[in-house]
Order: sequence, then structure tokens, then C-alpha cells
Amino acid sequence: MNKEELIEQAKQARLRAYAPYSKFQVGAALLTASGRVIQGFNIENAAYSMCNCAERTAIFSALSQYTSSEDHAFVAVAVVADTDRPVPPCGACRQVLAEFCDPQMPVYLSNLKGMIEETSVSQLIPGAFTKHDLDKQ
Ligand SMILES: O=c1ccn([C@H]2C[C@H](O)[C@@H](CO)O2)c(=O)[nH]1
Ligand SMILES: [Zn+2]
Repeated sequence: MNKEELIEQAKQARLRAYAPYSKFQVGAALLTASGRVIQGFNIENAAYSMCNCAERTAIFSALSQYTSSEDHAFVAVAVVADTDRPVPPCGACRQVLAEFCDPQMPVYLSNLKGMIEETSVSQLIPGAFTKHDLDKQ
């Protein structure tokens, strides 16, 4: 599974977004160490604050559907939306990426124009608050 294939999977996932309020569809595709591709899309709610982004849907889906450590080890994620620039993940998703992914994990941001920005979790959220910050010593 290369970068372009993962982005294509995110594009396909985007078509299944549940976004009746914003009409802004986002797709994500998460590659696991076991070789699975877990798709995610944004899922909105009439109570707007309950909206869940594509990136978090993919991560939560992988964690909840699969059990092995390889299925929970993430290798890369692609995100696609119909934006002028490659779609940037929101702050909440950056924090969730920091919780479950290696800081060096590649993140492929893309749009329907075919633009691709290759970044990483640590670049998206430098100095993230993590579980290590909960240690008092
Ligand atoms: O990176 C992003 C940015 C936004 N959204 C969703 C949340 C909401 O449903 C809609 C508009 O913000 O897009 C995502 O899924 N991922
Ligand atoms: Zn988000």
C-alpha cells in the first residue's frame, strides 16, 4: 500500500461521509502494521458539537473493531477533503493522533485537486500533551 493508494482509499471513504449539516465531506484511511486499511469519514449530528471527524472515526474504528497489537500500530494516515489546500486536521484530531500514533508517523493530507502535503504527527502537534506529562516524577 503506497501513499497514492492510501489517499485513494481516503477519497473513497469521503464519499460515505455523514455530513448533512456542514455538507463538508472528509475521508480518512489508516494503514495498520497488520496491513489493514481502516477507512473513516466525518459523522455529524443535529447537536453540532457531537460531530466526529474522519481521522478520529478511522482511529476509533481500528481500536474498537480489531484486537491485535499490529492492528493498533498505525503506519500512516491519509486525509482528503474538497479544500483549496490539502485539508489540515483539526486540533482534536491532532491530539488523538498524538495519543495513538508514533510522533514520526507520516500523515498525508490531500484534496480533490490532487495536491498532497506529507507531514507527520509531531509536525502537526509539536509539544503535544501526552501520557508522559501525567507522571509526577
Ligand atoms: O480535518 C478535518 C476537518 C473537518 N472535519 C469535519 C468535521 C465536520 O463534520 C466538518 C466541518 O468542519 O468536517 C473532518 O472530518 N476532518
Ligand atoms: Zn478533526
